[in-house]
Amino acid sequence: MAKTVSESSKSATTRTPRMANIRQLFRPGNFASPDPIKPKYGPVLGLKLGSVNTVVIQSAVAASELFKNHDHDFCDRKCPIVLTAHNYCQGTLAFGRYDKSWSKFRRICSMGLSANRQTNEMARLRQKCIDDMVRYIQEDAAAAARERGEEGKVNLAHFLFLMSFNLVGNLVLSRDLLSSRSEEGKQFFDAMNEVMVWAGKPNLADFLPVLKWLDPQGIKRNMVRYMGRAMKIVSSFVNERIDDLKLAKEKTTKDFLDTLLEHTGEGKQGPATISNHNVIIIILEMFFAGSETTSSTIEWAMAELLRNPESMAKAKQELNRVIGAERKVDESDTDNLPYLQAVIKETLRLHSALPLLLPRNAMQETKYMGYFIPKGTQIFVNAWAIGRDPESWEDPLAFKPERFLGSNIEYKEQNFELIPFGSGRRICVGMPVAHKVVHLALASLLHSFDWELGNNLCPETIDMNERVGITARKLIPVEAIPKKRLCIHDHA
Ligand code: HEM
Repeated sequence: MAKTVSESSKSATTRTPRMANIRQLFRPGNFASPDPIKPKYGPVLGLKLGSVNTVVIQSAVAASELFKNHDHDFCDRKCPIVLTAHNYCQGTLAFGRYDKSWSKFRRICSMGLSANRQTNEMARLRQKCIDDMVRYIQEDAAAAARERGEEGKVNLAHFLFLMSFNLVGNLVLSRDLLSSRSEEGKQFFDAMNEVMVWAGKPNLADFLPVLKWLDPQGIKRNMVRYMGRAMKIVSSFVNERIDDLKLAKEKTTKDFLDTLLEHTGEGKQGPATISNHNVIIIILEMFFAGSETTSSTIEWAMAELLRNPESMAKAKQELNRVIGAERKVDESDTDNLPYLQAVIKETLRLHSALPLLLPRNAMQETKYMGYFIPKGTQIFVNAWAIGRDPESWEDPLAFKPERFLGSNIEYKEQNFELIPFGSGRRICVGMPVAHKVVHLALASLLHSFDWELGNNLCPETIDMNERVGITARKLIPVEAIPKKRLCIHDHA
């Protein structure tokens, strides 16, 4: 059972004397190792990363103080150097400064991802992408067994990523980028994969600006190359759509791209329309922000369930009880699956896709929890450590979905011990979509197949290490054998 923020605030206060003195740490020449994930330093940690003043928030109480009382002071962001490639920083929402343009893009994105499209149409797209994934898994397992004489093991991470990528493609561009045999779709996928790899590499130049022009690790050079490729392809999609709009081709539903192109301004709120460059950046960002975060969350959930057969059995029993063996899962079923919901919360508690959220930037000198925070300080909220903090969670490292049964802790509310999507003004704009996809995809994987680990593997041997990158993906992808459950109708 989770302790409440007010319960833990007492013990947090007793930890204050151990808190590092941020002002002292910020003395010139002070350089702390870039390893901020050490709860032993207390709820607020001050560091100097190269020349950059840095604060790491490490407890639910400190996060609550930040989001409730200082969200505005800390809601700015600094664009990392790698994202200056092709002027990405000029159109980004996720790394954009907190200004009028950001507010405008944020409103348009929330609209484009939810309200602007018929709810049924969005649900149909999610179902389609997940049904496709189940079918591909089935086909791949059968091919592995037939052609390679293997047990029919599949690389789940691969199929989850394809599904999430295709889902974003359908939501924003109405394109099935990967199931079609489109060469362009494949090229885009490959380029975006590289963009994510290079964006996730720690860049010395962000901490020592003197290195900015040298680009000693070649990070920006590579980003320019791959981002250029991805932008060229998205630009051709956008131009095609502009031509369609000019020809007034009939369309029954609007997608995210239509919302961007048809935006006609909001009075004093900046320019009337969104430039083509910005349209391309926003589209890229949806792939960037929405695909790997979603797929890696589902992969961690599967890894935890494979490692914890009792939890797997409980989740399957619930699916059998609520849905039965005669039909596949429908999105509306997920409201009636409390154990599945608890599995997902427990997964997000232990495996935040963005362990330090996205860094914020102090807009002005601020007094926070008795400390002086200089303007321009970067602020990390360590959702990973908060999710594992013994001050907030009993037996914090154990995977126990039961802790959420009968509890009212939600990641969509103001429960700062569970903040995998962040909170406040910069909370994940894709959370409503992600929430639905993660539940439906996990339920479908569990209900469509019985999963086995195969010869020579047992739950205890599943590797749970994380890979360093933009998201905390599993270092070794989950591989398992999907045994099709005979009585469930095919995912056509
Ligand atoms: C399980 C899946 C996901 C997780 C765990 C996740 C997590 C996050 C987190 C932690 C942040 C930073 C919040 C903060 O700094 O307070 C964020 C921001 C963002 N997310 Fe997500 N996200 C997910 C899926 C998505 C999806 C599906 C989309 C869009 C299609 C998306 C788009 C964005 C954008 C654009 C931002 C930047 C928001 C801003 O700065 O205003 N995310 N996400």
